Amino acid sequence: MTERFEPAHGTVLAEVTPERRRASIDLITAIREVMLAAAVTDLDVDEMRAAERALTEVARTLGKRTRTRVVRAPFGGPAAALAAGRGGSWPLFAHNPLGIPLEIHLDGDGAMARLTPNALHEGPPDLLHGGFGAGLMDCMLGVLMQARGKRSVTASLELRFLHGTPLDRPLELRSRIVEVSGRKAVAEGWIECEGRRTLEARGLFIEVRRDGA
Ligand SMILES: CC(C)(COP(=O)(O)OP(=O)(O)OC[C@H]1O[C@@H](n2cnc3c(N)ncnc32)[C@H](O)[C@@H]1OP(=O)(O)O)[C@@H](O)C(=O)NCCC(=O)NCCSC(=O)Cc1ccccc1
Repeated sequence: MTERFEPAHGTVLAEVTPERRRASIDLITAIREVMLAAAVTDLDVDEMRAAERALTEVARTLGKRTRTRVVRAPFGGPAAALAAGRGGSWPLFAHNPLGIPLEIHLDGDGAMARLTPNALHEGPPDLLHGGFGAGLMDCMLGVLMQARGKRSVTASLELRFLHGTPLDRPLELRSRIVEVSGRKAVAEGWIECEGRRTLEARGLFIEVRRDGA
């Protein structure tokens, strides 16, 4: 089966009013706060039960009218942000609480983002989960590819976990394109904590064929 990467369902950001966008971003930010607080709360059982009832009610209210998909950013968004010269800044997962939100700064050849992971991102004790690290790298490399204005997808992603990546400390995430050949492009990325690289990634991206052949 050939993947078309053309959305069949859902709404793109451009179809949503600025007021709704702002409200959605604020709601998702509040939900992330709830996720963290719920994961680390040390309240008594009665208080946790009361919070659970309140949250179930919130879910019922929000679920009264729903979309089929999370409001999605256009594929060409990062390229447009770079071209518009707004410091080439592109937000990821502003409308999806499951994603780790990143503000990715693009300069054409490379990308950079900062993140302080918290208790929700734990894998081994006190360290970033390897799968979250892989996801962050896929984002850093993938958005860089989008910024080229090409509809490319990850074909392979190789990771080297050099050291554990600590929680609660500021991280710098970086990526850059190292090779382009026809429909194929290779990008590298890494995570740094206080000047030390903890994780390196190398990804192959393939520009998807538009004819569906
Ligand atoms: C499109 C493609 C990757 C390739 O299919 P086709 O177009 O039919 O490929 P075709 O056979 O024409 O080969 C062309 C050339 O490429 C080579 N090559 C191909 N594959 C591989 C390989 N695995 N490994 C190594 N090489 C490979 C192949 O040998 C050939 O080389 P050649 O020219 O002979 O030297 C397809 O497998 C697919 O759709 N996979 C699913 C992708 C997907 O779902 N990704 C995850 C979601 S995206 C994401 O997360 C990113 C993101 C994050 C955040 C934000 C934004 C973005």
